[in-house]
Amino acid sequence: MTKTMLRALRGETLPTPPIWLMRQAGRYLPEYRATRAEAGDFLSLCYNPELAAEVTLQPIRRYGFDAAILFADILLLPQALGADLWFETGEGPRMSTITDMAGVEALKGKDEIHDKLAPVYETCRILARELPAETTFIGFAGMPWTVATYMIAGRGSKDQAAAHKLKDTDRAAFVALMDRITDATIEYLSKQVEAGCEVVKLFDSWAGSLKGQDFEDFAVEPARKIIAELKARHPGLPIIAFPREAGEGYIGFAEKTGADCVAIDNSVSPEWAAENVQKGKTCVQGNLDPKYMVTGGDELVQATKGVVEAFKNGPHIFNLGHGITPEADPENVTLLVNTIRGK
Ligand SMILES: Cc1c2[nH]c(c1CCC(=O)O)Cc1[nH]c(c(CCC(=O)O)c1C)Cc1[nH]c(c(CCC(=O)O)c1C)Cc1[nH]c(c(C)c1CCC(=O)O)C2
Repeated sequence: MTKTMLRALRGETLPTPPIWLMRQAGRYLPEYRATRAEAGDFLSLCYNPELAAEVTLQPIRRYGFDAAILFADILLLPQALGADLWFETGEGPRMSTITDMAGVEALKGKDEIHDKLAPVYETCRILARELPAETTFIGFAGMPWTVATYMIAGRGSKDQAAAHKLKDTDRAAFVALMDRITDATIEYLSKQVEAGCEVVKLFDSWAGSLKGQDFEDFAVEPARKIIAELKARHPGLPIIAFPREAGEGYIGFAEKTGADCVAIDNSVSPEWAAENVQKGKTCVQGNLDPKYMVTGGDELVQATKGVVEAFKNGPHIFNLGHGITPEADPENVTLLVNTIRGK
């Protein structure tokens, strides 16, 4: 029996959609908090293959999700390229900043990243062995624009102003940085696949701030390049792209990039996405608002049924529109899974 998640990715419309959630291994789970404490901190957890595999497995044991996502972070790749990375408690990631061509040229080459990332590949190998036979194993990376926004600003920001400024004032340095990240991402994901990942997901969390031609050049084109090269190296590899908050940019994104599935955020309605993106044939993933994982109750049940109903006439993987938050109640995730599976 082929895994349900892989069937949806190949374009099958299933009576019950496969389910997994972004950030399904995370702070809302007491067992995650315990393992993170054992590791010491978040980055130590990412680089500890046994414990990273353990937290990947925790939500699978608890909820029986159809897919597991490698426990790591999109910022490990820039760290392997030479950036300093740390996490400020209660605030988020901090990095050294890249402001000009000299900064780009000081980065390591795409073939020099693997020593630092070796523990991540080891996590993949452990999971490929230990995951249940019916669970699909997803690897991932950040997309170049999103990764570049952190490398340029040294932190997350609402409007990605620093990255837009470099793009608009020092085009050569910006493009060189995008190219470096693109090339390294291909090598990184390729190694994840060699180590046992069956699907890869490309996170472009800040794609929504790229408008017009910028969206084509810096969201669509890098996705197309990464997907083409990965598929050339690993024929048949299913790929999920997540150009978050792309809005109208979701239309035709799968066709333009070669992605097998487009993940949809919750700023668009499932009905709109079904009509304009899924169109009865393109696999889509999403898009319940993560707030329901905090609030629960009948509203959660009704909204979940609404998402399943909207996407029922084409290939669909159930997910949230963005990551589950630390405030989510684990019981609400049980309610979500039971609602979808009709229990
Ligand atoms: C932008 C981005 C990052 N990381 C990621 C993105 C893209 C997706 C998105 O838009 O959320 C992707 C990511 N981060 C993490 C995963 C693991 C797999 C999963 O469960 O989805 C994945 C796929 C673990 C994590 N990455 C992070 C945590 C929380 C760290 C902790 O345990 O304290 C986890 C579980 C930390 C992180 N990492 C990042 C930020 C901004 C933060 C801080 C915000 C926060 O604290 O939630 C960068």
